[in-house]
Amino acid sequence: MNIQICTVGKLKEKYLKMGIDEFQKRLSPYAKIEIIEVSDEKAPENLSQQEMEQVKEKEGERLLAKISEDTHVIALAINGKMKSSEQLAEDLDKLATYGKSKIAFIIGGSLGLSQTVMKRANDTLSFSKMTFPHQMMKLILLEQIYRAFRINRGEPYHK
Ligand SMILES: C[S@@+](CC[C@H](N)C(=O)[O-])C[C@H]1O[C@@H](n2cnc3c(N)ncnc32)[C@H](O)[C@@H]1O
Repeated sequence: MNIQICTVGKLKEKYLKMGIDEFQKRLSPYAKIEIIEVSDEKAPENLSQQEMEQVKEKEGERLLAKISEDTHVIALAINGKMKSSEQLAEDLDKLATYGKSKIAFIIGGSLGLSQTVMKRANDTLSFSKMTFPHQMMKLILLEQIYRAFRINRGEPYHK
């Protein structure tokens, strides 16, 4: 399975980088993980609603340009679908069964994801009603993908 994690902005925090590297390494026997970082737009505090939408659209265009048409896209959104780890594991298993070998998870920038990205998404995923920083979301998502593979293989880890 080829999994893309598509994000906005460059990861700078060392502690997150270490965690992400660790889960990428742990995931290597199960899937090919590609972490994609597209450049972010400047988003000062005083932007109008229209300007904020433009920022999201520009970032969204860059994200979607990295994803092929035959990829199953899952958009991470606070108001997306909430699932248990077992449900995510089942989803990944079903996608593999139906021959969907390319999956992209998209994480928005500081303002979130554009309407265009949400329309392209085949599914959405929420990790709760709380707002997480997008760079931290990357680490949390990788851990859950790793957990999903362990669940599907019946391997110890998942408690
Ligand atoms: C800082 S958040 C953006 C907050 C923005 N106000 C919004 O409502 O989307 C950046 C990105 O992290 C992801 N994210 C943050 N919290 C999340 C959550 N609880 N569930 C799923 N994704 C989340 C989403 O992809 C979001 O676009």
